[in-house]
Amino acid sequence: MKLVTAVIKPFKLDEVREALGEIGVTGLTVTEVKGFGRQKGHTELYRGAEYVVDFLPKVKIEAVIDDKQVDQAVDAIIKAARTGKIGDGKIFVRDVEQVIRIRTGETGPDAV
Ligand SMILES: Nc1ncnc2c1ncn2[C@@H]1O[C@H](COP(=O)(O)OP(=O)(O)OP(=O)(O)O)[C@@H](O)[C@H]1O
Repeated sequence: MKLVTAVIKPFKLDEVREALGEIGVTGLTVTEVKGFGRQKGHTELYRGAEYVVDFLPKVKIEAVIDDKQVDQAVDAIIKAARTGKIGDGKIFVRDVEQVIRIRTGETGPDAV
């Protein structure tokens, strides 16, 4: 299992959630965050306006995904979140050792 973390433009959240739902991703954690990438946050077009701030609002999506589906999930996020403009975001993929569903005690991919 992998933890797929995507930092995206906030207005792309619904599209990304839909795209992940379509490939069968059943759980997500979403957090409102702020950050910067190579542009160092100095200027970025956000909803048509040029921002001159240090940290720009982003949405962080975290999904633990079965190894077999990771490539598909990453592709789905890229397709849904991409505008082609600076600040489209990044995707990080990490190993996950264990997942436990508290209600049933299921573990591993069954608990995802
Ligand atoms: N190396 C990093 N570590 C952690 N978070 C990062 C990193 N790079 C980017 N982020 C997060 O991702 C968000 C979006 O990054 P951004 O798209 O600006 O990256 P970029 O490499 O500058 O891409 P672009 O060239 O499209 O602007 C940032 O606001 C920040 O929250």
